[in-house]
Amino acid sequence: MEELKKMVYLHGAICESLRLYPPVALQHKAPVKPDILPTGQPINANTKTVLSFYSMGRMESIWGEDCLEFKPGRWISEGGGIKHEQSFKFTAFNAGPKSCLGKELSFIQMKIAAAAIISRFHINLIKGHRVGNSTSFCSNSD
Ligand code: HEM
Repeated sequence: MEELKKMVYLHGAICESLRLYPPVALQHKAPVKPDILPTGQPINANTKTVLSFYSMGRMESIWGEDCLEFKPGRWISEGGGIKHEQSFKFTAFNAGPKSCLGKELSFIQMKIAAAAIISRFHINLIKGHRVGNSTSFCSNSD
């Protein structure tokens, strides 16, 4: 566990992967009674609001001009430690009372899996191979 905490760059690489390719790409919520959204927009009971975590992870207004670039360094503080972003900005695990209960555990699992693979195999990119995701709403050609 202590070793995992020192893997700052790997932490950044995982956060970048989750920012650009969130496993839960879309989410929806509906109020049980009429409510008002933070924008001031009234919303009726049982009206679904769709949240696109996929889009939010790629918005220039949220992540800056380099929002489409894979940059693990954006998660590293000036002092070389992990830079934490608030969950309403980094939404892969959602935010607020219904956010993911397994967030911390999932980081431990992902770091263990990555460390086990990286320490045992030499990994090379196949030239020209495009890495993409495949979900219900976007294709591999992304
Ligand atoms: C990369 C890995 C993971 C991602 C991206 C992820 C993402 C999410 C998201 C977006 C939600 C919110 C769903 C909603 O708004 O209704 C959620 C909920 C939840 N997650 Fe995860 N999750 C991950 C791993 C895990 C793991 C490993 C566990 C358990 C060990 C876990 C347990 C839960 C539970 C229990 C909830 C429901 C929380 C509630 O409804 O109050 N997740 N997760």
